Order: sequence, then structure tokens, then C-alpha cells
Amino acid sequence: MPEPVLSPAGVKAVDARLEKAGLLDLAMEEAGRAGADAVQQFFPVGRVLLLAGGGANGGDALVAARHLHALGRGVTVLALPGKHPLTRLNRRRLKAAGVPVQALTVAALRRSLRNSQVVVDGLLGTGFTPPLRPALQELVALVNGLVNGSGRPVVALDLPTGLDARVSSVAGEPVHATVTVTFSGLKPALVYGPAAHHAGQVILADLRLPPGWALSEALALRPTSAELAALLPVRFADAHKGTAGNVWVIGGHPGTVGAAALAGWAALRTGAGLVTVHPEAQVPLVTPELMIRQHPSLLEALKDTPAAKRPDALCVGMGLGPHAVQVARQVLTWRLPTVLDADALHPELAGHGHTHCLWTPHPGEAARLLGTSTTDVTRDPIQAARALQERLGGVIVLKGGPSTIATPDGIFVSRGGHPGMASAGMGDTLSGILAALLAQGLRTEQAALAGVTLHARAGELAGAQHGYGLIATDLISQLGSAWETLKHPTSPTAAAWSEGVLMNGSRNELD
Ligand SMILES: NC(=O)C1=CN([C@@H]2O[C@H](COP(=O)(O)OP(=O)(O)OC[C@H]3O[C@@H](n4cnc5c(N)ncnc54)[C@H](O)[C@@H]3O)[C@@H](O)[C@H]2O)[C@H](O)CC1
Repeated sequence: MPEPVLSPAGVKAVDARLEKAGLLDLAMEEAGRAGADAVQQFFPVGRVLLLAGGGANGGDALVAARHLHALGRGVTVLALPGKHPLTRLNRRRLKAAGVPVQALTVAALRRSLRNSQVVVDGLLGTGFTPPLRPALQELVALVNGLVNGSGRPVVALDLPTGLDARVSSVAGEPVHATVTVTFSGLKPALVYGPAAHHAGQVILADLRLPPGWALSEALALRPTSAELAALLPVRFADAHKGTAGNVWVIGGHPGTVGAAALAGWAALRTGAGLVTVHPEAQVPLVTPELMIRQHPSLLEALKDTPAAKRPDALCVGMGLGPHAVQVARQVLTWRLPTVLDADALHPELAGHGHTHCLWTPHPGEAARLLGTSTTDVTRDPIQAARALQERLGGVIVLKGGPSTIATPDGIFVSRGGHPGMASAGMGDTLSGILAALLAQGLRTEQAALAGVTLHARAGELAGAQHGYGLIATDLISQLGSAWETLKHPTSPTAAAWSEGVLMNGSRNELD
């Protein structure tokens, strides 16, 4: 099952259904138990300090305290006055189990922090409306200050207090969690940085909700690796270069020819049978298998290309320069599967696309296409990707760590990747990968999901070798292994990937 990404409104809708069905108490019980399980799993030794706010997030903390106490852990519980009926109920249950609940004050927190080895943050969850009130600011600063000073870890319930669940941006000082156990679905703030940097390792707990309730409220979905792997094409033994997909890369201008070469090379390594670069300047021969066809006038040559001579898929815009809009407009009339990147991501092309278009902006390009700022795009990538899809049609890959994929049928968040992928040429390689998958017969949204995943996995493999010094050609050389680890997760290559990436520590942050 894919993992849903929920807004606070989505959580409210799920809770309303649970309440109506008499299941909300059970859901809070599961949430608190999952929090207690995470404490036991990650921090099995020492006294646990649980901080409970007045809302349902606080109720989760009170349930967690009861479970930890039942497991024999020493617990200290500091709580604000309960506002939610289930929070009050669970306070009574906790007391009945023999656990005292003290009022949460600065003095009590200061004292209790000294005697505890791990903190559970159940102050505020999805009900938080920024900014944090001064009284809570002081408590959060104390938790962070002492935690940083003494190395005490924090397990946040649902999301760290002070993070606005809806967005990637951070205002003020939220709790710095080591582990976040989130409920019903991921939240945008747990998926996108810089907010996600405050969450530590994120675990999506199963609240045993009726199947589909959270999915039906999702803003976006994060498919499983197995679902993504299933999208990769399977080739029969009698395949030949004519059936494996013919890609044209239309890009490269004086000074930026490398972009087109990278896209072509990546397309070859993603299994395209034939790849030809059509540049506006001489492209270096990066690999002899790549065909390069320079024309006296690129635009005229494209205009004169009869339908029978056209490829299976196009990849347009990488380093293409000033004629990009005219060239893209021309090839868009062919209505072939087309990746539009870089210089072909121009607002003038809105209205010229079709359903087989795959637009691949980074946040700066997305801002230009939407007439907004890059900050607005990165603050809410799901909303930005949706707006781009409505404006341009086809499928959008809004690049980032993670990337956000908007299709006519919904929005998806990618998995994996490596911080070393923040380097020149990574977008060009992604375009080549996407075009190769389109040429091999994948539908636009399938190519987007599979291609972004393949790119991310190849980045992880290359990152394990090169770290932050990873460059695009390193990634291209790992595309074969990436495909293998995705398609055959039990293979020796996949096992090596799993070990390498876990050792590197990047999987938990990015997966
Ligand atoms: N289906 C699920 O996922 C379930 C999730 N659960 C948990 O419920 C919370 C959401 O609970 P809610 O009561 O709506 O909100 P909170 O507890 O996060 O906060 C409400 C509380 O916060 C105060 N508040 C709001 N803004 C501020 C502010 N700026 N400064 C200070 N205080 C603020 C407000 O006054 C209220 O008192 C979700 O996160 C999960 O943890 C359920 O337990 C089970 C089902």
C-alpha cells in the first residue's frame, strides 16, 4: 500500500469518521502504543519523560506513558490541562494505572529533564497553528537546550512541536526530534526540508484504521519501492535495438553541450535501443554508442522530419539555448511522448503541451512557470506541482529531495536519493532516463514514477562511493545496478546496496 501524505484537514476528516464509528479512542490507543514501542525500540534504557499538551497529541503521550509503565519503564509525566475529551479520559486511565501526572511548568520540566534519559514530545501535533505561544516557546527551548547539552534524544508523536504540518518552512524554534512516530499518514512537514530536518527518523505507525480512510483523504501518495519497481519494463529475449526504444535528445548550444550529452548517455544506460542527440553546437563524443546529428538549422531540420522518421520519445531543452521555445513548439506538434526540461520550461509553452508531456522543473524553473517565487514553490511543493499540472497538462516532475510528481490522477512523492545529487547535470540525466522509459513504452505517469526512482537509487549507489563529490556521470554508471536492486530486491546487488546505504546513514533521512 502506498503511504498517504495528509494535511491537518485530512487528519481531521479521518478523525471525524473515526469518531462517528466510535473508533477514535482505539486510534489514540494505537497512536500512544506506537509511540511507546518506538521508545522501547530506539531507547530501551532509562527514565522516560513524557510531555503532554491539552489536545489529542497530548492524549497520545498519556497513552504512551501507560504502555511504557506497563512495560516496566520508569516514567515522569508532565501535562497541560486536558482540552480534548479523550485526553482527559486517558489522564484518568493513567492515574488509575498508578502513574502520577504533574502540571507542566518550566520548573517541573527543568527538574524532570535532569532525571530522564529520553523525552517524548506530545505537546502539539496537527492542531498547531503558528506561531507558537510564548509559554510553549519557553518549554520547547528548554527541551532543545538541555537535549543538545546533555545529548538526550526526543521521540516526537505525530510531528515535532512547533512544526506547521502543512509546509516545509520553519518559523521560530520547533522541537528537534531524534525519531518521529507519525500517525495515519506522513505530513508535508515530515517529507520536505527544512521542516523535515527537525523530525529525525520518521516512522509511519499503523493505527489499524479501516483500510482506505487515510488514503482517501491524502494530499499525495508515496508508493512503496515494490510498487515503483513493478513499473520498470520487462524485455523479452528477442528484443532488438529497434524494439528497445528510439530517443532523440534535442539540446546543446555553444557552452552547454554537456547537458545534452549527459541526457543521451543516461538514456542509453536506461536501456534505450537508439539515442541520437540533435544539438545546435558540436557535442563531445562521451560514448561512441551515442549518435550525434548536427544540422545547419535545427528548427528547419525538425520541420522537415516526416512522421515515419520520428523517434519513439523526445527529450527537449537541456542546454538548448535561445531557440528552445520555437524548437519545443515545433516538436510538441508531433504529439509524441516528450520530456521538457531546462530551456524548454518556458511560460510561453503553456497551452502547447499534450497528455504525453513530462515537464521536469526544479523549484526555480517552477517559480518562473507559475509566476511566483522559489520560496513559495519550496514551501509547499505539493501545491506547486498541482498548480503546474493544471497550467501545463501532462505530468509534472517537480525536482527536489524528494521530487513531487503531479499527474491528472493525483500527486506522488518520490523515495530515496542522496544529498550528493545536488550537483550540475543531475537534471539532464533524469531527463534522459525519463525519455528512455517513455521510448520503452511506459505511460507518462509510469515513466515519471519509475524514472525518478531509478535516478534516486542510482544516486544512492553512486553516493555510497563518492559522497558529496558525486557527479552526474557517476550516477549514470550506476543506472544498471540501480535497476537491478529495484527489480530484484533480494539479489546480491540489492543486498550490497542496502548495506552500503544503511552504513552511509542516508537511507533513513531520505527514504
Ligand atoms: N487519525 C489520526 O491521525 C489521529 C491522530 N491523533 C492525534 O491528534 C493530534 C491532533 O489533535 P488536536 O487535538 O486536533 O490538536 P493538537 O493536540 O495538535 O493541538 C491542539 C492544542 O494545541 C493548542 N495550540 C494550537 N496552536 C497553538 C499555538 N500556536 N501555541 C500554543 N498552543 C497551540 C490548542 O489550543 C489546542 O489545545 C494529532 O497530531 C495526533 O497526535 C489522535 O490521537 C488519534 C487519531
